[in-house]
Amino acid sequence: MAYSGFLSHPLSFQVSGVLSARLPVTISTSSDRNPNSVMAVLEERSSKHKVPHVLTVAGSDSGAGAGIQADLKTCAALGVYCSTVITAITAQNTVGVQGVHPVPEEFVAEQLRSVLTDMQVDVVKTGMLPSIGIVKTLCRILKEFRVRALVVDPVMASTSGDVLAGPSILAGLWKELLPMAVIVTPNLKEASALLGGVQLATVDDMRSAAKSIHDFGPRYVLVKGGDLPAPLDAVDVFFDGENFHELRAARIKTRNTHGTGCTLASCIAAELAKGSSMLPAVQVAKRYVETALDYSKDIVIGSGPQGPFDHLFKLKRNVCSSSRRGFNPNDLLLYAITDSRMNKKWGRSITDAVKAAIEGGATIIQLREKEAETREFVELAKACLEISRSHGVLLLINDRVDVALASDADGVHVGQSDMSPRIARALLGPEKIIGVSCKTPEQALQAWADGADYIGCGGVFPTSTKANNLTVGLDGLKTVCLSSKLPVVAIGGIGVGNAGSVMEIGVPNLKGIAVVSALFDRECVSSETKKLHSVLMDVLSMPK
Ligand SMILES: Cc1ncc(COP(=O)(O)OP(=O)(O)O)c(N)n1
Ligand SMILES: Cc1nc(C(=O)O)sc1CCOP(=O)(O)O
Ligand SMILES: [Mg+2]
Repeated sequence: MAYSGFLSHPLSFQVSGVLSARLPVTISTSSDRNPNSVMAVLEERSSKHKVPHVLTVAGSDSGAGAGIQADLKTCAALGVYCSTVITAITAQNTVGVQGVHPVPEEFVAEQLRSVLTDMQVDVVKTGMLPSIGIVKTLCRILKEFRVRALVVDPVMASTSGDVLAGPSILAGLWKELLPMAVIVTPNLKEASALLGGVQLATVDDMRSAAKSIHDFGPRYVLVKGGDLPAPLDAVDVFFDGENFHELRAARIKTRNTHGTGCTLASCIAAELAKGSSMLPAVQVAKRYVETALDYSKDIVIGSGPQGPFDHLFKLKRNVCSSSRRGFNPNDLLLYAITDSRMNKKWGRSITDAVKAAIEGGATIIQLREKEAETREFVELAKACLEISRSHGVLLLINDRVDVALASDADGVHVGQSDMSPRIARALLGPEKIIGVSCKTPEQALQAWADGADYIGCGGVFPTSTKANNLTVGLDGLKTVCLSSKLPVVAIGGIGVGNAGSVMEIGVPNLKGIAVVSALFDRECVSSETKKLHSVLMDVLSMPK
């Protein structure tokens, strides 16, 4: 690890902090199969995944923009486990801080011991430490457990200016906490307080402050310049004891900046926990905060002057939630799949083709644009989603999980040689729809195990739309349907003339037909869709 100078070897941490405190054991050889032995526990752990772990020691913010809540969200966003020791409960919102209720020192100590005796913490990050007693308690326990790295955000006041920790904690920071820290991350006001009230108004002042704070003992110092006079870029000064780095970023105009300090520090801690060295960790943290602020600049939470931002880049997806809906297997009834070559041949845009198919009765759309460049595909997907959502019709992307993510489409359809549905699911999350092409019962079983929402089965009949496509026939379709619990849509060579015979094979999980040329290699998409829709309606109305 590049944050040298910090305290101990990971194994000594494991033995002193984790095992000796919990297990009444003696050191034994690896052949000892006693499941409680040190070696057995260590062996079992090494065969599992040790996840990076940050312990945050900070205050709770009821408005959830800062403090413990910001730390949890940041670590979750960065793929790091976060445990929490709460030092104070604050009643807080976007207007300000209405109340502070410090947690008794002994109970802070109890929380610290609970976590540190049981869990393998990589990095401890501190935020609001409301009393000198809590600072001292923390330092004492950290020394006992010898954690690998300590990130100190010397929180004194909230974004609204309300005091969260008074000057009485300064002696504890100077003498005990900062000497143990791998990095300390004050803003201008906090840096000034740490230095006894000196004025800090320029980047040169920040450099001098970083140097003076470094003398208290932390390995690195980051003085944050977000409060510099407005026309200047947001400049942070990073000092490693020898060299300065100025980290610049454009200012983002937004009221939603509550919790940026906590987030930056917990992001640094998370990156260190993953094994990063210090300067890259700070750079990632700055980029993370900037990107989150930019993404969240227009969101509205609370009525006060300082709103929270979105650490997980998800909240805006639900702003127009009325036009979104979940998947229903009956959506597969008339599945229209676009083809840019065909639409070009007939002189229409893909958006017009999608509009016409939906007008004609298509119940779900797939954009299958094999020749589109990525940027063009994302823009096309966004335009088509506006149309499909305004009609309550779901729209999926063929093959391209990146395009589905970027456009926030309703899901993807993947084939046997595309990205695995399991990976697609991990990337897209639980609410998106994933369809998988299957020609055999084995593939259908795998699709179910991989968490697919439906199966596309074909080619039922020969087709010239997809080159070298193996035909499975109606029997192959029936075999796949019977082998799976998933809803199935039939594909390949299907049109007005044979759609009835497909739907009549008599299996309940065959929910519809997917078509390309029967809709899009025709002069009028909407009337062809209507014809096919009426064939399907006739089949559905027949007695079973
Ligand atoms: C509904 C539906 N079923 C099957 C396919 C074919 O997918 P795949 O095998 O990946 O082939 P390409 O479409 O990518 O050529 C599909 N697209 N949709
Ligand atoms: C895209 C696709 N996949 C198939 C499969 O068998 O998985 S057949 C096919 C093409 C379907 O086009 P048309 O409706 O014009 O026959
Ligand atoms: Mg494919």
